[in-house]
Amino acid sequence: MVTAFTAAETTAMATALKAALNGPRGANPLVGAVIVDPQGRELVTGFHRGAGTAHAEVDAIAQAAAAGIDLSGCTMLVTLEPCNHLGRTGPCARAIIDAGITDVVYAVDDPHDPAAGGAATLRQAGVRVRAGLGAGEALDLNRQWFEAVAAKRPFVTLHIAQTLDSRIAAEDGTSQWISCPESLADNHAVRGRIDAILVGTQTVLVDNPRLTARDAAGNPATKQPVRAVMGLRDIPADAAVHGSDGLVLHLPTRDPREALSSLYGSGMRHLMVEGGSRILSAFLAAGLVDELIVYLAPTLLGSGTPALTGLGITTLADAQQWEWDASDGGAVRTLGRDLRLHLRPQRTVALDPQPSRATAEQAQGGY
Ligand SMILES: NC(=O)C1=CN([C@@H]2O[C@H](COP(=O)(O)OP(=O)(O)OC[C@H]3O[C@@H](n4cnc5c(N)ncnc54)[C@H](OP(=O)(O)O)[C@@H]3O)[C@@H](O)[C@H]2O)C=CC1
Ligand SMILES: Nc1c(N[C@@H]2O[C@H](COP(=O)(O)O)[C@@H](O)[C@H]2O)[nH]c(=O)[nH]c1=O
Repeated sequence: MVTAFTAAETTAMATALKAALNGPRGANPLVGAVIVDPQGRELVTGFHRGAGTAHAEVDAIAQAAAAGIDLSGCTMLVTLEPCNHLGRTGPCARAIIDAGITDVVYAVDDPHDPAAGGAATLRQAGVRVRAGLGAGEALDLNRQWFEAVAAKRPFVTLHIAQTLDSRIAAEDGTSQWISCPESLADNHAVRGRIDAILVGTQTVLVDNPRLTARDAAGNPATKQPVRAVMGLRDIPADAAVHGSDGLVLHLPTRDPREALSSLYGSGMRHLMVEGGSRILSAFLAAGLVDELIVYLAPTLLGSGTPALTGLGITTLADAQQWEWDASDGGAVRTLGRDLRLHLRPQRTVALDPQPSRATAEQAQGGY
């Protein structure tokens, strides 16, 4: 049988797909990259650590440079088409050309308009480019991200900090704090890498939250999310959420799609929905959650605000199914006395194993 990819390339792509899982989900997809020498030996493995950090290709090339490895004549295997845009980190296509890499094998096209076109740039520079190896796995790896990009809406992470019996607040409305300090620190780390955080009007009225990203000593992080409040009622003038930096948005709607569209229009690409229970339920019922982070405290309340108020499900056959997400530190982590559960929606539709961009050149080889 004739195949367009060598056994070593297939193995290296599997390494790249595994490495991609080290990164966090969000505005950018998970990407892994492996460079092999002409004999097919894996030299370096890179991955992307989230928006604003080096892309996987640049990470791998930088590691090789630091180790004094000459990449002339080497092949790069990467789970997504190398980008072509300047962005915040410089175009990967240019870095690959400059490193002297002569072959690139990537899994799927980059559907993101500003980034797409790296394959054409590489070919123009004389690099041999093949696509499609590991395409099914690469699409599956980032299927929620592809969906969010296609729908032109932010990637949505949902946060629930709950007791063992799924309560997010006690009967009197108190909820600070259900989570242990380690979970709160993790939550603030997520706040520090998203574009926007969203709560319902009621949470603003009950908790008067600040919704900023802070370290354990309370100092603000360098990057702060936009603070969005969703609901028809006005935000009280003295609410802490206003802050003093102008990074607050009132979304006068009860429709999650409208809220997302408005946030997308304001440039937001990664949203964390923090609560309370009616807001969490509205996003889940609408099927608009890409990632679920649950901080589970070993605490019982027996009464109080349930994490969810209803998803419109009346029979088990209609239950929402979720799967454990191994990315970003794993599906289940112990944080202090809590557990951090990490999930994503179960796949419901078959994935197209072909590179997706209509304008893509014919893959040279591959399928
Ligand atoms: N442990 C945790 O992780 C968290 C706990 N909490 C706790 O949750 C509690 C608040 O939860 P909850 O009472 O459910 O309030 P929410 O914070 O979910 O806010 C509900 C309000 O949001 C507005 N709203 C916007 N869209 C919708 C929609 N689709 N469906 C329903 N309402 C919508 C409505 O206000 P309007 O009339 O203005 O339209 C509604 O009254 C508090 O006790 C807080 O402490 C909150 C966040 C996190
Ligand atoms: N109670 C609770 C959370 N609650 C969330 O944190 C908000 C308060 O934010 P801030 O004012 O910035 O500290 C609150 O309104 C709600 O959205 N989060 C958690 O990780 N664990 C918890 O136990």
